[in-house]
Amino acid sequence: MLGKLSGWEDTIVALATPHGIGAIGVIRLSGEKTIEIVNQLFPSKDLSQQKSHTIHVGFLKDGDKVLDEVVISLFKNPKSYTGEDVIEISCHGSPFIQEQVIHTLTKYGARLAKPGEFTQRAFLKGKLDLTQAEAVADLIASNTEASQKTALHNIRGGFSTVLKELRDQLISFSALIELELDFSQEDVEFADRSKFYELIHRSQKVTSELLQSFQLGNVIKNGVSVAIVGKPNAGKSTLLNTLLNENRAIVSDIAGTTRDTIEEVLNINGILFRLIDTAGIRKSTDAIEVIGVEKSMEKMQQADLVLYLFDVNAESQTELETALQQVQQQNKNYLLIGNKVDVIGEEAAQQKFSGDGVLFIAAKSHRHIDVLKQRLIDKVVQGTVQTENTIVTNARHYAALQEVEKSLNDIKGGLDNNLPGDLLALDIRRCLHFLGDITGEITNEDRLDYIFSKFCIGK
Ligand SMILES: Nc1nc2c(c(=O)[nH]1)N(C=O)[C@@H](CNc1ccc(C(=O)N[C@@H](CCC(=O)O)C(=O)O)cc1)CN2
Ligand SMILES: Nc1nc2c(ncn2[C@@H]2O[C@H](COP(=O)(O)OP(=O)(O)OP(=O)(O)O)[C@@H](O)[C@H]2O)c(=O)[nH]1
Ligand SMILES: [K+]
Ligand SMILES: [Mg+2]
Repeated sequence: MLGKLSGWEDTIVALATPHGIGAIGVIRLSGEKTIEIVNQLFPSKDLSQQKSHTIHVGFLKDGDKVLDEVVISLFKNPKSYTGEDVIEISCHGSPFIQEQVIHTLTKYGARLAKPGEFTQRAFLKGKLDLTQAEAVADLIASNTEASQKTALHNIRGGFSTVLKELRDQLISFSALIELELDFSQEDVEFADRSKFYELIHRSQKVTSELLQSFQLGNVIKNGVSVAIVGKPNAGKSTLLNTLLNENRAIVSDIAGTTRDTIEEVLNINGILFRLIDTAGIRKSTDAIEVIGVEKSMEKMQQADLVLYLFDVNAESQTELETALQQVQQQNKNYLLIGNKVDVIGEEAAQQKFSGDGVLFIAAKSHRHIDVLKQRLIDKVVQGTVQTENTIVTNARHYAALQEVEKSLNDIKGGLDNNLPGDLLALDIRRCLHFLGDITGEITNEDRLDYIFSKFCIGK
């Protein structure tokens, strides 16, 4: 498999730190010729004679021309990120110097790395499995504590451990079944069917928990889009500003103030909510407002969650119910929020809209905004965010787990119906295949290229 991957034997180089001016820029190399290449630019020491995990200060030179004064960190195979010889050159943070150093390294035999190629090599050398490598990309992309935690959990092998346990148990069992097949004339049963039944049952439970965690995983990784919709002057823009603690949107007592949608991100307890303030929904003759209303409807359809906001003073219960039917038609997760309770008072509001499951607030004076935030969290997370448990955040893993679940169901059905060992063995192999697919034990080159191409260069 390794031989087919193009250029895996090359020595690769890339800038590991962001482009642009910084205090220091780190250039990373990995591959067989790493030390040989850098040695030619580093006259002060013979790096091949230095121990792994040592650092060396000196001038980097291309012939007589001094390029920079640098710090070199040496990682000798297999004790490096990629498992190959790795050198990191910390040079001065000028983009010009960095380009020049990289260019010189390519002149001496290194090639520019493709996106994710360092991590791909770590995977190919067995330093990381596929879920761990994918978690590296997730960690780089993480923007909340919750997404950081899940990614770190998976880099440490949290997800792989769960899958490996399942896989190992299934493998040992399938070995017994296959053994039975060799003795098929003699009608022996090496594999204890009731123990197997238990194993399948346990595996089904683990798989279904993992599958269920995907919804939360999605929330953690991608955030939740929340459309704030309602009639003009309900106080939608006021609510956006209050939630953000910032005067982001224009508020006025003129109905139809908001024309275009406004999107802002709010972090509540580590979950990112993408709040979308929309134009108040009404029939209008104003061409621009009509477009705004169409956009509101579109945003409502696209959102994960709809906040239907209404003015408790202006709206009648019948009006509310009509509006509510429209929201329910969208088949969306929604929250009903009665605003401006400061005017008629909370009790009167409760009486007016009793039994409608409304949360009453006063956006302008921040009343019950904390309750609203908690409701938002409750809507998307059942219970607390338990990032200590394994949470599936990756659609590829989810799809494979669905196949695992299907094959487990088939195995169980097979056991129930006393299916012969050879047929059972087929289902077990299918199950093992999809488990191995997730961690990368079974995969193909194109898939790997695709997965790693999503990384940034230098990673
Ligand atoms: N300078 C630097 N910082 C970095 C990285 C890096 O590659 N270089 N990392 C890149 O993502 C992350 C840290 N991850 C790393 C994981 C493994 C190894 C490594 O050398 N592992 C060897 C040696 C372990 C040891 O000696 O204790 C190994 O696993 O064999 C290095 C970094 C973040 N910070
Ligand atoms: N008394 C009271 N007034 C509020 C409250 N929230 C908003 N308002 C007022 O209601 C009016 C309309 O507020 P906006 O936030 O512009 O309403 P909107 O829903 O965004 O309106 P459009 O963008 O026109 O659809 C403003 O005068 C606000 O000050 C509240 O909790 N109590
Ligand atoms: K308004
Ligand atoms: Mg508005």
